[in-house]
Amino acid sequence: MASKAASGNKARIHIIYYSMYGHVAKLAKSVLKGVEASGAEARLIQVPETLSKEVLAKMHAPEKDSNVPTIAVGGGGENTISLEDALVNCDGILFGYPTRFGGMPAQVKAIWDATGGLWMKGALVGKPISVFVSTSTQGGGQETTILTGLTNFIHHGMLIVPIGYSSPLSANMDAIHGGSAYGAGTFAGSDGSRQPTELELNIAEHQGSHFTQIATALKIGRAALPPKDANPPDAKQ
Ligand SMILES: Cc1cc2nc3c(=O)[nH]c(=O)nc-3n(C[C@H](O)[C@H](O)[C@H](O)COP(=O)(O)O)c2cc1C
Repeated sequence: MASKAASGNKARIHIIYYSMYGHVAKLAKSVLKGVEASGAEARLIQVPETLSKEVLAKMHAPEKDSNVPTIAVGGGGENTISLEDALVNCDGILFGYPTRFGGMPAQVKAIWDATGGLWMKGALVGKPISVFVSTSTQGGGQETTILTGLTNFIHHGMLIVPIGYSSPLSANMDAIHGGSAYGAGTFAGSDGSRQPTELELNIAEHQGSHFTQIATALKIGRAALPPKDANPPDAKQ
């Protein structure tokens, strides 16, 4: 896997997210905390908006955080990062997005639909990826939103890293909470007024640190492998 990942054993993790009303953005900050606590270099990156200003105004969507760089598909601009830098030049990707009818938003799909060239080069083969989400309600599709996105990652040959039950937090039955074995999550409420709870933020932080440990182990393990052409298949015969 060709990547300009961080040097030494320190992994570079990209936390890429799309958030219309800020719930996923909040989860992303907790994920970041977990990544940094596990000794990796972390970077927050936003997915570009595809809806017009008029539509966004009708949806009462606030301005996005201009401090977080945005992926520029096929172009540059202030505080942008190329698609290749965002997806390839890291040791792992934590991807966050709100549900749209139980699946990923078109804004996020547009990113994956722009990766044909990277797919042809196998640029993402073996790269670990993990997903966190937001829905309005319980039963609004947290698991389906993660599950239906997996086809993109599988076709790229990426390694899917769920949190499973690696933390007892996800199995908490005392409080209503988003997040599951599939990934961290929050419920925004049907009017968007519910904010991520401490428990949900803690699950997100756990996902960041759990993922980082796996991505770091992969980075160290790969560095220890002999060069690819050291043992050509013919040598065995
Ligand atoms: C077009 C559209 C479809 C949506 N579909 C669902 C859905 O299927 N289930 C659900 O619980 N919420 C649904 N929502 C609500 C969003 O998931 C919610 O606004 C989001 O989780 C808030 O996260 P954010 O603040 O990061 O944008 C939908 C919202 C929109 C605009």
